[in-house]
Amino acid sequence: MSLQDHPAYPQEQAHLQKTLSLIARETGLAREEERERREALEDTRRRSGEGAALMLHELQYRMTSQALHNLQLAAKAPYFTRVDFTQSGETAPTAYYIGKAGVLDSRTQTPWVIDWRAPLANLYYAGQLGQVSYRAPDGEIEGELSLKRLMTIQDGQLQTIFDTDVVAQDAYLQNVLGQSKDDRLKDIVSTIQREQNDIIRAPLRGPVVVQGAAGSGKTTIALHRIAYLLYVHRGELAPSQMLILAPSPLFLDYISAVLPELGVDQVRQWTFPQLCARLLGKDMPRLQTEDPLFTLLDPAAPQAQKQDLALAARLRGTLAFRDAVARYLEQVERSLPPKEGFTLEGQTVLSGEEVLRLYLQDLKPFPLKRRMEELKKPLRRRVSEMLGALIAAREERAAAMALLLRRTSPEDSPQRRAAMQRIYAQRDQAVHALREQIRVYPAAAAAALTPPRVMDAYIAFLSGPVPQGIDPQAWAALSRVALPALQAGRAAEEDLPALVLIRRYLYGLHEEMAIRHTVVDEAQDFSPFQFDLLRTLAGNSSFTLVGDLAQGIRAYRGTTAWREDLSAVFSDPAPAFLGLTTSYRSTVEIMRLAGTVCARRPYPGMVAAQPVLRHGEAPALFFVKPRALGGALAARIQRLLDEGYRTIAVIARDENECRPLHRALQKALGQPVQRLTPKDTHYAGGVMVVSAPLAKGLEFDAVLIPDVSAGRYPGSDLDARLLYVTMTRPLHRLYCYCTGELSPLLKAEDFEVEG
Ligand SMILES: Nc1ncnc2c1ncn2[C@@H]1O[C@H](COP(=O)(O)OP(=O)(O)OP(=O)(O)O)[C@@H](O)[C@H]1O
Repeated sequence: MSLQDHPAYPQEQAHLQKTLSLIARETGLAREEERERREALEDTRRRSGEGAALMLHELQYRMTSQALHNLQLAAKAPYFTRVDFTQSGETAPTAYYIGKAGVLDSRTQTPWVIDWRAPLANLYYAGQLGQVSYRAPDGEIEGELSLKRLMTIQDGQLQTIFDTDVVAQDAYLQNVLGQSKDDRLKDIVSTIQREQNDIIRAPLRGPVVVQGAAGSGKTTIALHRIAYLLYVHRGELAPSQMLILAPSPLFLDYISAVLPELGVDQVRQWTFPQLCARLLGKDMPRLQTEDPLFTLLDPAAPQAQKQDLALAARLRGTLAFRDAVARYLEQVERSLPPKEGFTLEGQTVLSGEEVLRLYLQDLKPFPLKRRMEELKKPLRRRVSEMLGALIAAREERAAAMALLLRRTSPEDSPQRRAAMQRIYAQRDQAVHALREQIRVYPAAAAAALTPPRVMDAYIAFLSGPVPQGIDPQAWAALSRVALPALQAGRAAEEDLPALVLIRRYLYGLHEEMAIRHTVVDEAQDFSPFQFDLLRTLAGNSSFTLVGDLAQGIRAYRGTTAWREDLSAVFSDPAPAFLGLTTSYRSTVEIMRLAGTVCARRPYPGMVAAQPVLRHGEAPALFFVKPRALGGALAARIQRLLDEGYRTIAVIARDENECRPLHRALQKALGQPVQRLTPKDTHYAGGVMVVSAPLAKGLEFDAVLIPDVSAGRYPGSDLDARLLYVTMTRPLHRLYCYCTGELSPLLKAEDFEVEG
């Protein structure tokens, strides 16, 4: 049915016009208010500079400019749905329009458009037509939902009207999913599904852990949850108190449009090393460029080296390792204060007992460097108390010498006067030297308490004996893997949690941050030690952790079982473990093949992903000669471009495979092709060559896997995880090429074989 043929078209068109005029009027008012707030803020800045008044004006200004921004967004697409709801006890339905941002009619103080995060919007997300209820601040509201009308509005123009029941809603979702992909992840407010809605609206307190299939919307949901939490706890939570951790700068760029689309700015978004760089300041080491994963992926790397790498990586992520580092730090702490205390000229300034009490008890909450600074205070006080007596002693000594001189040379003479002058000059010098000694004494004495440098402490720890509770074999592997690199000034990402812990204990963190909620994407790559560190830094357990064990290509260092690994870190409150099994990204045909690969190397407790019903071309397999690979890929890419697909990725197994492939492809295609590397910070879509570890989290219209031979994917767990990640990246098309014998993870009958 065309838009104009919909019986409600005139009514909805009129409502839209009314809404747009209202938004225009509210925008004018908001602009005026923003100007006033800005002037007030500038005025406060000029006059007082800082303090509570400034903070208040900053907050007010931020809120008004946010409101203005939301109205500007609303002017393009004020709402996406209308629901008609008759509350129990009422006779006629009320129509509610729901949009990405709420719009208030300021003259009547009534909501004109309901924000998608408001309780009432649950009617749309959770409710079928018929008897429904939603939870409002003052209790459960029941009633009848008689209409759910989806509307697409672009640049203020009504494009489609769609009255939905369950079937129609599925059709609408499929239509959205079937569209071609550009270079950014998008918001999904109009199609959030019930199981996703439950996660978005989970309470702020306590960790929420989501095991979600590839393409089930984990990243998207986590971002919507941030927007939801900021809305529900507005006035209490600021965007800058939210932290998102994601696997790479490229990925952060890829997701960067979602929050601003939802009207949210200024959320901290970093990779784990970027976070650590802020915490460690100048103690942030240079990171090894060689990712251990690449060695683990390299079929030519010696088995013993791989085993060492995996053992060393896993050990550094355990809570036992954290405990060993903590015990070592306590040992450093105990070794620093001098047992004999501090003395000056044979007199006690602070006794050994006093030093221990101050250092190990009273000052315990502070990092060691701060304790050293604090200890200077009693030292300064004591020595200045001692100063008078010490000066008096020097004066007495001078007086005694003068007396002796007078007695021994009773006659005044030039010699005696000179000798007397020397005595008093020496006295003055001694007093002066004493004053100087007293001045520098506290710093000089406390210097004995200087903590070791962060990296030195870590190296000393790793060079020590096997700590209690640590597997000696893993400890030996760690010495072999990490020590030479650290001594050469290079650390691995796996060393960072320990370094942060050490810096915190010895010096305090370079940057303290108040984090009220932390989101970790690709959480399966994080180790228990990393989670524990994040919890300790935030000082709370408000976390959203989303990940997929089937994509655990860093299982050698990360999480392998959500419940076991996370229950040891978060206990009060215990984590809520939730699941997302429906996959929205890829077609049924692609997900079926990816699922087959995954099942050939299942992980414990594996749950198969369920694709949303969207069909497409079956994935294809081509056997080609290595020499012909570049040409075959280029021809396929050209066809895909001609078909109108915009993001096409050739996903290789690792960086080593990417290099020659990229050259061959450019040559065959006769035009430049992007090569994404771990250093890239900008994601631009288009045609690209990328490694599977880097492509994790991203999605493309079409994916070409350059070589699914047994040589590339011999069939280990890691191979299966990697191939699964690769196969679950495309929305529409998947093409596999094989230059030799097929990987045992695949069988020819999984495909409709061509060529
Ligand atoms: N409810 C939904 N409505 C429309 N699109 C959706 C919905 N949920 C997810 N999607 C789409 O599915 C795709 C996958 O989402 P996303 O990248 O967030 O999934 P993921 O679980 O993080 O994936 P992966 O783990 O494979 O990286 C995106 O294109 C997203 O827009």
